[in-house]
Amino acid sequence: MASFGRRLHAAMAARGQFCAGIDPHPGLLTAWGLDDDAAGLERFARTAVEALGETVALLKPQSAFFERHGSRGVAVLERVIADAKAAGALVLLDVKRGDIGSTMQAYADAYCDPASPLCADAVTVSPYLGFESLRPVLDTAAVHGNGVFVLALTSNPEGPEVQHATTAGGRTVAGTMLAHVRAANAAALAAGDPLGSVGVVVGATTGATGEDLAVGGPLLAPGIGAQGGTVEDLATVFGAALPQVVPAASREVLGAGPALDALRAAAVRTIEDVRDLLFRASIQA
Ligand SMILES: O=C(O)c1cc(=O)[nH]c(=O)n1[C@@H]1O[C@H](COP(=O)(O)O)[C@@H](O)[C@H]1O
Repeated sequence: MASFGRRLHAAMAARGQFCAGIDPHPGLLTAWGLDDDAAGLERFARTAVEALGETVALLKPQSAFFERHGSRGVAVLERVIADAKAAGALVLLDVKRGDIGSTMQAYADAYCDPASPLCADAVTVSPYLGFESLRPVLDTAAVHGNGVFVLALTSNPEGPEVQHATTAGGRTVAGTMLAHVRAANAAALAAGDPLGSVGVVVGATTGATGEDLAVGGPLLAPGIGAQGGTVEDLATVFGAALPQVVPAASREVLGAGPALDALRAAAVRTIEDVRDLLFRASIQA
């Protein structure tokens, strides 16, 4: 199987730079006329996949909203992963796991090994137990051609108290994580991959970061829409790194449902806005 970086690079070229989140909030289930139970969840999630799976490069189910329905919710998540892949989207499972290395191996088995029904194309992880604690996930993902997205500068207002802190080496904590990811992608880039398979998360809401965002891998930028970030903000946050950015929105798109056309149109609008921004940025460069 081609590396995740290669597959995402091709998907971004074919479908545009956008990740649609599948976050079945209870309020959205109600707005769609569904019950807040496993049956409502299944209807919601399968509608989102049907509307978006053939359109967007990346679909990102948020595990928490499936887990809150117990084992039936997790079964729906397994189905969503399989259906989204079958529709031709790459799937980023948003679980933000982070633990000691020996436990991370179990998470790696769950999310990065195709033998598991919860294995997506990529998974989000938190490096705040130390970057090397992620090693089992990084290695297992690499063996199977999967990707990993490492939190660096998150979109929430509480992130800076940890991520902007300065380490003994003089870098910020986030800058340290970005440097680790850059190193993790070096071999793949040297071998000719157009994009590394280890990405980072940098919120669209962060403003100019002051960090070197050229990590060789994709830059997931959540926070568009409901959290106040805009496509235009991406130019300030990412500058020259814009071609590697995958902006992400969940409620902004899902709020247009449940009609399939309306959901698809909401995603296409953002894809076009991002394409337009990239075009303007390339002219200015
Ligand atoms: O890793 C993420 O996707 C993520 C990182 C981050 O810094 N901020 C952030 O909002 N997210 C996720 O992105 C989604 C944002 O949802 P909306 O605010 O509805 O677009 C949620 O599933 C969050 O958990």
